Amino acid sequence: MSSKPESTIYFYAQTDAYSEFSNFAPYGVAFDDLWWRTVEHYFQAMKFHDDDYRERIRRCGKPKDAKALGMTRRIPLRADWEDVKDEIMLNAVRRKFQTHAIPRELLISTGNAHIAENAPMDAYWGIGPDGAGLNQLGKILMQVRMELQND
Ligand SMILES: Nc1nc(O)c(N)c(N[C@@H]2O[C@H](COP(=O)(O)O)[C@@H](O)[C@H]2O)n1
Repeated sequence: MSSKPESTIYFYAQTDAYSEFSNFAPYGVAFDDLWWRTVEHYFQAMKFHDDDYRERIRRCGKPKDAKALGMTRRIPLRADWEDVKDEIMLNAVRRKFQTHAIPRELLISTGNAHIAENAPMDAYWGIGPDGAGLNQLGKILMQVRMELQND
């Protein structure tokens, strides 16, 4: 049985504490022999089946550019995106923490604290404008933390 969290850790901007937990943090991931500069690059590219467009996202410089490219609907979003996006995010976040010791040790050091993405505009991955969002990214981070703690 897990104990009640003692506190909440908020993260979001690269200038704030715990920025290592953001998908925008400079910790790359490898999938299928390809290197992605950040989790954000990989996640945004997976929205599309178009290989050229995926590669354009993979090669773009900054995670905010990857996110902007991922927002386009000029290239069709894959039809199953809503069904697969949580698992894609989990796999990418898990890979990031398996790959990089600095964010991994920081995540493990949070013990059983609640983790929340303090994203003001995002009530799905973050807690949104009123703090009541789904916080799916925070939940994934807590799941990955539990896996690492049990390793
Ligand atoms: N705009 C922005 N800036 C940041 O610094 C962020 N961490 C985020 N949040 C991330 O956006 C991704 C979700 O993108 P979609 O809305 O599903 O296209 C996800 O990685 C959030 O963590 N956004």
